[in-house]
Amino acid sequence: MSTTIKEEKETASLLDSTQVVIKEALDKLGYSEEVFELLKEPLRMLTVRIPIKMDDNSTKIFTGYRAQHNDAVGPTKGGIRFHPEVDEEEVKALSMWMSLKCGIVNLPYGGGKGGIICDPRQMSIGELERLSRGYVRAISQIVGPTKDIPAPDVYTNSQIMAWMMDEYSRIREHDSPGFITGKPLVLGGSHGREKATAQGVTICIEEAAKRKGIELKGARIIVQGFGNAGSFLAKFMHDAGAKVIGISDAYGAIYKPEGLDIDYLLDKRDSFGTVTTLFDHTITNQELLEQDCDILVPAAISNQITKENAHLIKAQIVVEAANGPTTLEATKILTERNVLLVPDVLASSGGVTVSYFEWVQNNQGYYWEDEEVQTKLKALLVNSFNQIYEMSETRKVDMRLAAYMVGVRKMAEASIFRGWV
Ligand SMILES: NC(=O)C1=CN([C@@H]2O[C@H](COP(=O)(O)OP(=O)(O)OC[C@H]3O[C@@H](n4cnc5c(N)ncnc54)[C@H](O)[C@@H]3O)[C@@H](O)[C@H]2O)C=CC1
Ligand SMILES: O=C(O)CCC(=O)C(=O)O
Repeated sequence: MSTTIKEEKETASLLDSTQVVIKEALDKLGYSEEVFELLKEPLRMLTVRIPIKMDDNSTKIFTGYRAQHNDAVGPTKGGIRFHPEVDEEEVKALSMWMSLKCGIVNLPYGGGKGGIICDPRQMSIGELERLSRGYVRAISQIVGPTKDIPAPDVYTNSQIMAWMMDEYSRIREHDSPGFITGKPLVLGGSHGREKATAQGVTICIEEAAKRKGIELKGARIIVQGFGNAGSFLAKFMHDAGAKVIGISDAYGAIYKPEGLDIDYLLDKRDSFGTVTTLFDHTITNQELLEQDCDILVPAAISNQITKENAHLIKAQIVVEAANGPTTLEATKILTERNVLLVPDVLASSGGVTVSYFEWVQNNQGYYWEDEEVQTKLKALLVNSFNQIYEMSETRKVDMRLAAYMVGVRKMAEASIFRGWV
């Protein structure tokens, strides 16, 4: 099957390449140019500067963003990233991918995303708390349980969600658990949210493996990134009888063809998903991606599989747990090589799905058992996978374009019904 994604300059920004695929999806579905004009950028983008008193008594000004792509379907929703490489264009693209994820799983949300340029690995707990609270104060006008609901992403976690929920509740002068998801269980978090992204990726791997005739038991898997998404995924794959032969973090990668001791690595990793620093013999992240394996899961950052290394990928299945790990050119190369690529907007949608369950529980004040969360998550994701796979087959497009076609429809329809276009 040939890909239909246009030739793109490899240097295109994440926003540019997202626009290319959204345009192509809308054209294939027969929507007008006006719909594309509406959806090609977030409706709202707030940039904030947050002064924080550091432990040495100096004041540092941090820059943060919150993008709200489209709220025709409902309030916007999406995580907050704390990372030195956060940038405005990427936050915009991330908010658009959130819209697509919510469309794919049929959640009553549009997409949002936030980020702060900072390196939490270099900050004390006190500095992190002050930064988390300062960010909420700075964006409080545009967020809320019926406006825009944040959640965790790279280098943010349930503790940070707890501080943010507490700050928002203080500002509004009432308890507001539905303001943010990914909270600790005792503050209205949901069973299953912490492992939800990896659970969703696991469901996609199971479905993709069936389509490729690969037995999961004994399959060789490489996972890039050992944080929330990557480490839970490695554990689930290991428990399912697959052989996890490589993992990585921001500092390097470890690779062992006989299989890694995942329980040991989980025990040793720190709260930022770092573990390779404990090993003498490491390879680079890029070298890891090129090692022989059956299934490759990028679960770290964007732009990892490019036209430079796509020819060197040995896996038959690539499942994108990370947001934006594969460029458009690389998508084309992998598809031409008959690699089954499960795109981020489908593969990583388990997180926002259970975040939605958390928000529903907060709104109801009635909490579900873990089993209920698991059953509902599985049903939604298997259905979404099948829908996208069938779209890809019947319309003869690659899985990314098929996912965009499924994901963009509800948002386009809702915008038209509202009379926006
Ligand atoms: N946490 C969630 O619920 C969701 C996360 N995602 C995506 O999954 C990916 C990973 O997110 P989390 O696991 O939540 O983050 P995390 O903060 O828990 O872990 C990040 C991992 O990536 C590694 N990393 C950071 N910078 C790197 C670099 N320059 N090169 C290689 N590795 C690097 C870190 O060492 C760590 O192992 C991101 O793309 C995120 O947007 C997608 C959907 C939901
Ligand atoms: O859980 C959420 O609401 C959003 C998760 C997220 O940021 C993502 O899927 O990229």
